[in-house]
Amino acid sequence: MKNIINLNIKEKVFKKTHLSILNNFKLEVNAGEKIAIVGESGVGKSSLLNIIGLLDTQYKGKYTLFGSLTDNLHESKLAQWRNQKIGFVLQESALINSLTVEDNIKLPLLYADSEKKESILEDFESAMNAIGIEHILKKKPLDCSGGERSRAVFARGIIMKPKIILADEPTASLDMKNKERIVNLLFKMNKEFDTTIITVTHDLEVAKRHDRIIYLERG
Ligand SMILES: Nc1ncnc2c1ncn2[C@@H]1O[C@H](COP(=O)(O)OP(=O)(O)OP(=O)(O)O)[C@@H](O)[C@H]1O
Repeated sequence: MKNIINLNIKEKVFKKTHLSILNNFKLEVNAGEKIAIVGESGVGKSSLLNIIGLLDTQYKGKYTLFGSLTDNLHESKLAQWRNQKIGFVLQESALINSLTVEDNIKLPLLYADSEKKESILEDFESAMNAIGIEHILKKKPLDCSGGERSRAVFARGIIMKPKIILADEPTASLDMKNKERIVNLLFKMNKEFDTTIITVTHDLEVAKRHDRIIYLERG
């Protein structure tokens, strides 16, 4: 199996508060693995996803992603990977309220090349049906329920068929039926496209369905 993530964090310190988290944390992930990250509130799960997803580069350590040491990569390369190779389903990734749900979901396509764009648009309708949001595509986010918005954030995160999906509590505000739907979709992408899945979750039933569970501890 091919290693795609090799992360070795010495520590992450928040400048303002001097709080130090993720001390001597190491993570190696192979392409196509499904990893669940669990741990008590405040332990650093979301911060870890931000580092894996190249949203945060302010930490001590070394991170090799897709075979390249990230320190050596230009910001434009990091931005390209963030947009095309990494799919974020993050709690705080707000939808833009002035755009329809459909336009929000299609935002990442703005930066895609025309071939990829075409193939994604071909599957768009069936993908939206599978996520169960075909009925809200023309609505504005504020006219949707919390669970519908969560599913729209999920749709936007996976639309580019990324190599890695980083999902932060993707099932938190969903009922049983939609929770099942989202987890099944994540795993279907993993099977069909060998997508690596990294899920932060408080739901042990969801965590157990991954290949590995990583327990983050304080310090
Ligand atoms: N920008 C920031 N500045 C200072 N401290 C921060 C910042 N972001 C997060 N923290 C702190 O870092 C710690 C880890 O936060 P993080 O959100 O990664 O935890 P978490 O494990 O994802 O928590 P939860 O399960 O509640 O979402 C917390 O103590 C939090 O208060």
